[in-house]
Amino acid sequence: MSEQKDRELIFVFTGPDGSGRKTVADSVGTTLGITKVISYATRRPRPGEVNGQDYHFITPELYDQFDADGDFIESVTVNGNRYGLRGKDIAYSLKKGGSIYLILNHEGAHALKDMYGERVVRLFIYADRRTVQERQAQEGIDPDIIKSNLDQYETAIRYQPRCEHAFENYDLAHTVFEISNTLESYLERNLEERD
Ligand SMILES: Nc1nc2c(ncn2[C@@H]2O[C@H](COP(=O)(O)OP(=O)(O)O)[C@@H](O)[C@H]2O)c(=O)[nH]1
Ligand SMILES: Nc1ncnc2c1ncn2[C@@H]1O[C@H](COP(=O)(O)OP(=O)(O)O)[C@@H](O)[C@H]1O
Repeated sequence: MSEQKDRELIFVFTGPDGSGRKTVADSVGTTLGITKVISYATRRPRPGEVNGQDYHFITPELYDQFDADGDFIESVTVNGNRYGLRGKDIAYSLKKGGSIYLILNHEGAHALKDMYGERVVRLFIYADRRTVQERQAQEGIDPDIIKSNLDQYETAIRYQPRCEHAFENYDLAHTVFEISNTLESYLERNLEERD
């Protein structure tokens, strides 16, 4: 049984901010019934964001406490806010059974690959610079944050060759369909290998 759990897959959605990673990931996750593992963040929730659904929104003090306790297996600072993944959340989700998905920047994707090896499948989601800029503006994200994210656009794009798969995201339904098909074949193969 524990052998089986050691083979659950970890799908990491990564790519430039505004490329549509969260939208695509949540749609694929719902379609395939896989569990999302959510990061802890010190930034304030944006309108419409839900605590425990988009992030665990916590105070910098609580973040420091988790950090001091060694809870984060990986953490980053982006635009002055801190984001981290608690190892026990990943372990718990995998233990419950079933594959999981996460949405991370390239540093997080790289860190998870280092930790979990072949079980990690990195899905790179991308759109051109202008499109990601327009999408972020439409979301009402602060112009300074958009500018800072755009400064990181090339860095984010350079991570594409390291990912197991890459998908452009213009027609949302098409992107979700393509990725769902790809992930389904991973999940089926994983099941067959267990038989
Ligand atoms: N490495 C890492 N990146 C994260 C984590 N949580 C979120 N991120 C990424 O850090 C960036 C945070 O910027 P933010 O503007 O808040 O992005 P958003 O939440 O995707 O709108 C995004 O690229 C996130 O995907 C995490 O735990 N680890
Ligand atoms: N294919 C698409 N076509 C048009 N808008 C999209 C598409 N994919 C995502 N969006 C929108 O773009 C914005 C950014 O998407 P989001 O999933 O938050 O991106 P990311 O997680 O990469 O920052 C959201 O408002 C989302 O609804």
